[in-house]
Amino acid sequence: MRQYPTGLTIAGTDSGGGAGMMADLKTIQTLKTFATAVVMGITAQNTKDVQRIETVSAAMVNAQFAAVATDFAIRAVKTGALFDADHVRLAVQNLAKYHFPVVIVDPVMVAKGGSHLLDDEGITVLKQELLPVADAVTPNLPEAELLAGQTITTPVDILNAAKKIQQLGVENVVIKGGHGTDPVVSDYVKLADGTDYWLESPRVNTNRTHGTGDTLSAAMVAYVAHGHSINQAIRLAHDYLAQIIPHPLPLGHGHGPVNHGLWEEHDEI
Ligand SMILES: Nc1ncnc2c1ncn2[C@@H]1O[C@H](COP(=O)(O)OP(=O)(O)O)[C@@H](O)[C@H]1O
Ligand SMILES: Cc1ncc(COP(=O)(O)O)c(N)n1
Repeated sequence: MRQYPTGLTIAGTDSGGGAGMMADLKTIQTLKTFATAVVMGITAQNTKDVQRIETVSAAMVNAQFAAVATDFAIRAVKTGALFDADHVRLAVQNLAKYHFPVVIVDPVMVAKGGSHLLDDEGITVLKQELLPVADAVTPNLPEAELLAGQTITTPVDILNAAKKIQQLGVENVVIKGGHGTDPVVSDYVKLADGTDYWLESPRVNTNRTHGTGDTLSAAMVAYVAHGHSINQAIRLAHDYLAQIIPHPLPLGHGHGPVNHGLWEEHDEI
C-alpha cells in the first residue's frame, strides 16, 4: 500500500476555494499526503475580496487540536491566517502541548485583495511567541518588511531582512518574491546552517495568483511529511508552484485560483 503520511493546516477557510485552508487541503492531498485541519476562522471571500470574517472560539480551537493530535501521527504542520493575537496565542499553546515534529509558519497578514487577516497585536505576538517555536517561516515581501521592521527595495534589503527575521528565533526563512515586478520572480532562502540561495522562475503575467503563498507552505508540509528535509521541501514546493502557476483555472473575476490538482499525473513526490 502507498505510504500516506499526515499533515496539519491551522488556518482560515476561504469560501472562494482558492486560498487559505482550501488551498492547503487541495495542495496537501495533491502531493499525496493526508490533510487534517484546525479552523481558526471563517472568511466569506471570493477572488475579489474578503467580505466577512468570524473567528472560532478558543474552546472549539482547543477541541480541534485535541481531536486531531490524539488520533493521527502528524508529521508536519503549517499555520496560515490566524486573524488576531488571541488566535496566535492559541496556536502557540497547542503547538507546545502536542509537540508536532515540524512547524512551518506562513505569516499571512493581508489578502491579495487588501483585507487584513492578522491585526497589529497579532503581528506582535506572532513575532514574539510563534516564530521562536517555528522551524521555518515564509513571508511575502510586505510581510517580510513588517517582520524585519524595515522597507525592502533591493536584493540587499532582502538579505538583511532575512537575517533580522532569523534573529526572531526561526532558523529557516523563505522570502517570497511574488509581489515584486522583475521579469524573474526570486524567492530568497536562508537556512539554519547559514547557507542561502535564490530560487528563480519566470514571472507569469497573470493576476491568477490567489492562494499561491498558502500553496507554497502547504506543499512544504506535504514534502516534509514524506521525509524530505526543510531545504529539500522548499525547493520541491517551489517547483510545484512553478509548474502550476502558468496553467491557472479561468474562474472568478479577481485574483483567480491556481489549479492545485494539475500535479495529479505525477506518481511520486
Ligand atoms: N506571477 C508569478 N509568476 C511566477 N511565480 C509567482 C508569481 N507570483 C507568485 N509566484 C510564486 O508563488 C509563491 C508565492 O508568492 P507570493 O505571491 O509572493 O506569496 P503570497 O501569496 O503569500 O503573497 C512564490 O514561490 C512565488 O515565487
Ligand atoms: C483565509 C485566507 N488565508 C490566506 C489568504 C492569503 O492568500 P492570498 O495572499 O493569495 O490572498 C487568504 N486570502 N484567505
